[in-house]
Amino acid sequence: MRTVHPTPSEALVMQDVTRRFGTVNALQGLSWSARAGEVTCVLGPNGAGKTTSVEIATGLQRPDSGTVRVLGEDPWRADPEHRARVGVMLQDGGLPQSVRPVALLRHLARFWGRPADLDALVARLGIDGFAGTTVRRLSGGQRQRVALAAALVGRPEVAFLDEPTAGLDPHSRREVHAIVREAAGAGTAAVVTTHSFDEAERLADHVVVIASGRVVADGTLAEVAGEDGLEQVYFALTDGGAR
Ligand SMILES: Nc1ncnc2c1ncn2[C@@H]1O[C@H](COP(=O)(O)OP(=O)(O)OP(=O)(O)O)[C@@H](O)[C@H]1O
Repeated sequence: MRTVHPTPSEALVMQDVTRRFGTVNALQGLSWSARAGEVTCVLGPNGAGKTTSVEIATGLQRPDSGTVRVLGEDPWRADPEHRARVGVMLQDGGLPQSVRPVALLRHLARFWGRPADLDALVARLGIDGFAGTTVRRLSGGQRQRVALAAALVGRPEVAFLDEPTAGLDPHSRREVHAIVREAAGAGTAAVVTTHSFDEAERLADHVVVIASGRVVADGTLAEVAGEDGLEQVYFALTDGGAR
């Protein structure tokens, strides 16, 4: 196996990663990286392997082969100290159902030495508007905002945000974009999966396009979008990809 030496700014490095589920080759030699202080937007058709990549990068799944380093460590073997440096927002949320959102976030904030300003985060994401409602009874978009706050409350060095704005109303979406950009401005490597070209164009310093478990484009937004624009390039690269 090749040795991987991430540069200091490379918060995530995946090299030649494969993952198979039965007969499905979800990842087929996937290689990409994400740097500190940047928003990396990961695009790709349904089933391309985005969530599988994020789950591998956060230590929830083990790759069949290849190398993964997050903040220089193998996430599958990482200790709690490493995990505290990484924020994760998964598509299913994974939030406890019977608690109220602000109580949950206060509880989570206590795990970190230097948490974000929780009151400000709660206000910006409009969570104070449904503070008295248990997670179980929240709308999908409300739950998503709580999951985003949970991912960022510890001011992580790397944040994996799996479709953080899917289904959000325009105001919430705009606020989420501002919060993600600020996190990157403060040095976080923000990895955002999305199906929105508009979102990638607003947010991304760096764009990775995955199709059928492989990277088909990787570069700055300007490099990937070129003169044709991100949407056109995306369709040209992914037509016939997994859905
Ligand atoms: N636990 C699993 N068991 C079987 N197949 C799986 C499992 N997890 C993922 N897959 C398959 O692996 C492939 C990649 O799935 P993945 O969820 O990573 O795609 P994605 O790019 O995140 O898609 P979406 O845009 O729909 O979220 C798909 O074909 C999916 O059906």
